[in-house]
Parts: sequence; C-alpha cells; structure tokens
Amino acid sequence: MPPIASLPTAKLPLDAEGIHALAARSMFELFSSISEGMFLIDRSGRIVWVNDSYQRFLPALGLGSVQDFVGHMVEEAIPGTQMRRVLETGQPELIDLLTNRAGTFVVSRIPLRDEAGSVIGAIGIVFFDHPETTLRPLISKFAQMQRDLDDARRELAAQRNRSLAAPATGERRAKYTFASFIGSSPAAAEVKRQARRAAQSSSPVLLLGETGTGKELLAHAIHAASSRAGGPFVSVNIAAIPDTLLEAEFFGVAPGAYTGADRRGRDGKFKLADGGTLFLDEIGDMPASLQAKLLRALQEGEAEPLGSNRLVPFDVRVLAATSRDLAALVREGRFREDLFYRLHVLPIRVPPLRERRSDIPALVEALCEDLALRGGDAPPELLPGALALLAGQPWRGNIRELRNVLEQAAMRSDSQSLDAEQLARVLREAGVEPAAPLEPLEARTDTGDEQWLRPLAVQVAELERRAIATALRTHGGNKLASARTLGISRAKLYERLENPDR
Ligand SMILES: Nc1ncnc2c1ncn2[C@@H]1O[C@H](COP(=O)(O)OP(=O)(O)OP(=O)(O)O)[C@@H](O)[C@H]1O
Repeated sequence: MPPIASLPTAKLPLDAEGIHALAARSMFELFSSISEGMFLIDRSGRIVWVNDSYQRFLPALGLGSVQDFVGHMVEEAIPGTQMRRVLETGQPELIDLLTNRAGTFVVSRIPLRDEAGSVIGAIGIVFFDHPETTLRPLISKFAQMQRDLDDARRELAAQRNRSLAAPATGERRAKYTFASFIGSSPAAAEVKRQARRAAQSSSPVLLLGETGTGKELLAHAIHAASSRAGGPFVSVNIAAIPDTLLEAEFFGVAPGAYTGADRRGRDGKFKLADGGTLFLDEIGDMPASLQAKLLRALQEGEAEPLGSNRLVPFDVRVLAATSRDLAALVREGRFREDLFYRLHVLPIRVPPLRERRSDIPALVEALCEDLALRGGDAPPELLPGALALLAGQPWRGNIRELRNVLEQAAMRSDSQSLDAEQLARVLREAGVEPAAPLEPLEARTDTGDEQWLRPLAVQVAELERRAIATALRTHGGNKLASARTLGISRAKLYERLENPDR
C-alpha cells in the first residue's frame, strides 16, 4: 500500500464558495442515489422537475405521463402532500409519513432559498416506498395516532353540533355514543338495547365478546348516555400494563413512596375517574395478586395509594370488558369468584361480526367514510362482488379486522374502487385464506320467485325485522318515534326486539 502522502491529492476547493458548491452537489447526489425519488416545486407550488426514479410512482398516483406531473400544482398531482407548508414556513421537514392512494411513504421536504435567504421553492424526497415492511412499528404507531386524532376531531365536531354545556372533565370524555355503534341487525339492536338499559343503571357492567367487536366503543357509549356523562371516562387496558405497574396505575402513589420521577406522588385511575366511569378493559388479564385489592376497592369505594396507609374515597361506576371466558377462568381458579360476581351484575354479550353479517354493508360504508375523513380522499367504493366477499369471511378480528382490510386495500389501490380480488389479496397477505363470497342480506336482490317460496312465517319475520331496523336507524334508535312510524305500540316494538325470531 503506498504511503498516504504519495496518494494523488484530490482537488478539494479551498475557498468557501467552492466548498459550499461541492457539499451541495454531493448531498444532492447522495439523496438522489439513496432515495426512491425526488422532485422540485417552485415558489408557487408548481412542480418544475422530477427525477427518473420518482416517475415509477406516477401510475399509482393516477397519472399517465410526466406531462401530467411536471407543470402542475403539487396538490393536484400528489394527494395529501404537505409541500406547500414548507414553502409557507420555510422550515424543512426532515422525516414524515405521507399516505395517499399510491401507498404510505417516508418523505423529506426541504426548502430551497436564494442568495438573500428567501424561499424560492422546495425539494421533495421519497426515502422509502414500502414503509409497511421496513418501518412497520413506526407505521402502526402513526396509524394509531392518526385514529386518535380523528376521534378527537370527530368528538370536537359532535360537541360543536350538540352545543353541549361545557362539562367539567377536560379531555377525559367518552369518544363514542350509541350512534357510533353501527348495525341494525337483530343481534346489534339487542346489544344496543341492553347497553342503553345499562346506561340508566349505576351497577357494574361486564362486556363479553371477542376482540374487535366494539366492547370499548360500547363502554364509551354507556358512559355518554349515563347520568355520569358530565364526569370523566377513564380507561385502563389491563393487558397492556406490566403487572408490576398495575397497582400504582389503579390506586396511585403516595408522595415520597418512590424516588425519581414519582417522588411527588401520582393519582391512580380510581381517583382520576372520580365522579365518572372507570373502564377496565381485558379484566380477565388482571393478575391474581391484585384481584383482592381491586375487589376491596370496589366494595368499599376507597383506594389505598402505594406507600400510603390512608384510604382515598372515590365515586366511580365500573364497566369491565374481556374477550376471555371469565367463567372458565373462575373454574380454573385463575379469577376470583367473588370479584367475578361483583362485576357480573349486568353482563352484555357483544356478538361477533359473523353473527350479524347483515350489518356488513352498513359497517363497510361507515368505515369507508371514516377512512376518507382521514385520508382526505373520497371514500373508497366497493365494486360488485367485493361486498359479497367481505360478507363471507369469518372475521376472527371482527370489526377491527374489517377496518384494517378496507384500510390496507384502499391504501394500495390505484383507483377509488375496490374489487373482490384486491380485498382477497389483503386477506391473504394477513395470513387469512379468503372464504367463499356470500351475498349479504341487505345486498340481496330479488331475482325470481324462489324467494317467495319459503314458509310465510319466515318471510314475515324477515320483513318485520327489516322494517323495525330501518325505522330505528331512521329515528336514531328512538323507539317511540319508530313505533309510531310502524303503527305499533312501543310495548309491541320492545316485544319484537326482545324476540325477533318469534
Ligand atoms: N358497531 C360498530 N360500529 C362501528 N365501528 C365499530 C363497531 N364496533 C367496533 N367498531 C370499531 O372497531 C374497532 C374495534 O372496536 P373496539 O376497540 O371497541 O373493540 P373491542 O371489543 O374493545 O376490542 P378488544 O377486545 O380487542 O379491546 C374500533 O375502531 C371501533 O371503533
């Protein structure tokens, strides 16, 4: 190896201008080679340049050629882009996630300035075009935050509409009402009826059902319809908190009990929910060591913060939920029987989606609207066959899974419409072999005479169910108004709802 001194000397510029130009060129070339694509916009937001690698995104953006991209305003060409914000603020956005119909991308936006420092344009860089594989944890966190943000926005809008007298509880409020629980099938109507009844009571409610069936949504709705609606709604997901931290989470920490961040003490969830509702999600995961203390707190209405020997009184209504077979856990000795009976005062079974397939069209519509609200695009539309495919699936993850499938399919679709094959692909990628399509009840069209050639009682019951569900939906669940529309007494309506298959 030759001595370093004898290596040919690179011609490094020594003046400031030369160094600056070299650094700028090198950075540009670096970004250009490591990125998935770059483009430039001018001061007005018009795209003025695009590199070769970016051009492969054009079909996914619905653009036929470079001429449809260059020369156009950036928002026209790239839905959801935030490039204009960089022009307006002059601040670079070194890393951000952008989701639109072409997919989800990790992007960078850098302002371009003239000699005098004024912003004269901006450069957009796509770093990863498949972040769902490379950056999955970041993406799911982003998606969750986005959902929380949507919930907050929706709640804010609903509040404005309702012109509520300001409740005293700050942000700890119910995110959903009964109107958010989509579904008019007999099973959905029944669960809403029970939950509405539970809202009138102050006893503990136990929501039982598979994951993703809407237990948390119903807990919010029960609180919002209860006399405690003006108080806080506090939720604890027991499965998500390490056992060692649960006690402090529930009961709080007395000042001085710990050193460090908790030195000053901290309120527990019982205290935070004072005057309102405490939702104990995944109660079946409650460690045995804490079950006795929880039971005592529920019986006495007092909690003892960690490191304290003082009891703090609270006034809390408890709602609990679990996707596990709590009775079996009791039989196995893993859940205290006395705690089970304390919580099992008003049990509500939330049915899985496959037991209310006729709700799928309405759910799909509502979920698509919701996705559109988030993505800033028009809601995705399902082509013939797509709904039938969705109606046939077992939906082990229930409405959460349905939502994810629609979201994934919409994100990957080049157009606004989704066909059965696209949805099947998303299911397969999630490890689910698609089941045979099934015409959902509401989508079934009358094709011939066969439909009339069934027992009359079955047909009449089906017709009644549909009429009742439609009336309830139209009147936002108001039974008196629905009964009036249908020309029956309220008692008769209740009777039909309680016994839809009579
Ligand atoms: N009937 C419904 N109408 C509209 N959206 C629903 C309905 N039920 C559930 N969802 C939506 O499905 C998702 C899952 O619901 P939720 O978190 O309430 O389920 P869960 O039963 O509490 O699930 P887990 O047991 O996993 O906590 C949420 O995004 C919720 O808004």
